[in-house]
Amino acid sequence: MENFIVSARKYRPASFDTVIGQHSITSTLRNAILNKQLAQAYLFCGPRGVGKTTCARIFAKTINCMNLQPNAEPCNECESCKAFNSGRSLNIHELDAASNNSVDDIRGLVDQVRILPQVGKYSVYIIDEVHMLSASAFNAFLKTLEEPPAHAIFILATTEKHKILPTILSRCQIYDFNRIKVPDTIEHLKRIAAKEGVQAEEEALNVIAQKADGAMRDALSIFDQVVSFCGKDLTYDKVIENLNVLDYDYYFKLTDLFHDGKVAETFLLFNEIMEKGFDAGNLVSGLGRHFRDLLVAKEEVTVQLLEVSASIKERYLKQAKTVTSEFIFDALKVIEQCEMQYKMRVEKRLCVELTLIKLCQINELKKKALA
Ligand SMILES: Nc1ncnc2c1ncn2[C@@H]1O[C@H](COP(=O)(O)OP(=O)(O)OP(=O)(O)O)[C@@H](O)[C@H]1O
Ligand SMILES: [Zn+2]
Repeated sequence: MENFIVSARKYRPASFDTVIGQHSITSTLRNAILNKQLAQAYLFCGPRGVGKTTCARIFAKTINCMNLQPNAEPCNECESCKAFNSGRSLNIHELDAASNNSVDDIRGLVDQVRILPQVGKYSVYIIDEVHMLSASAFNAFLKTLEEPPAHAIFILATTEKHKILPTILSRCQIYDFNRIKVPDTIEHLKRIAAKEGVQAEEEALNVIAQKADGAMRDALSIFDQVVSFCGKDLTYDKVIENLNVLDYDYYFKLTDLFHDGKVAETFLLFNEIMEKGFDAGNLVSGLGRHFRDLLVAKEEVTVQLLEVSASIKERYLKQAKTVTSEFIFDALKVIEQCEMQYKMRVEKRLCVELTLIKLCQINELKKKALA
């Protein structure tokens, strides 16, 4: 049987132009390479799974490529590139500071830095999760960072920039990576689905992208998970079932019921949702997101912020026309109160039910206040 390689590894970009959603970073790095203006230390910051390590590896490969392309991309064919692509290159050293954070670990690295690379021009040292280094390890490293030998380049990566000492920050060129936008994630998943022979509904991929919340690695792992559950036919229904995501339809229906003040029907629908095994707390945060999206859908200038598929967007635009902004604000207030109390409450279900009643009362109370 063929070994299964997880998609996040299988589809790790091998060149700058296949990195999604980090265009300003990849083009700056390429320009630096073209203009031969390499810094000796870089700091890549940003959320997890957005391409920091990937870009660090591409950068290391590119500056060692023996046949650099005119657009500052690696050739991916020379000996050096091949060694990089198969993980055999001696010009790249990766240290995961999360699990190797002692002074000894750093000393080992510092000793290595002095050695000239046997092949290629540069030795690149990638230190992942650099904020995890102990204070003494940081200090041991600082000297090397101050006066690195000409052949050494450091790429430090972190998800927590605020934990990096100013002495380190001031010695690095800093790049802030973005979370990846939902539509970009969907496009990427589409291409991968096609390569894997998976038929996927756009709505299904949208659910995956939403769940990944800007991290491409998460998007790819969730994709693998749902493919192993649903097979090669990814429908919206199967994906929401597998990921335990509540169908948008429920949020739209509940909002209509709140607006019409229909308490009994709201309770029945809530009961149906609970019987599906859905978490009441998640329903409340889902409602919060829904009303936020409705608010966004109300204004022409903000509509583009909606990260949903075209058909769902239509529904948002339609529902947004049926409610006032004031109704949305009031609903958001009620939901926020519930979220604050929810964790502390023992009777969680009751807490949510009372919230649903309050949501159903918004319009009635308004009418009374006006009368
Ligand atoms: N911008 C991106 N474009 C395409 N694929 C990406 C991107 N970011 C991440 N990936 C996918 O996710 C995997 C993991 O990404 P990577 O290790 O570069 O993330 P990271 O930002 O370094 O995360 P961490 O901080 O958790 O180490 C890659 O192998 C790749 O498949
Ligand atoms: Zn090459």
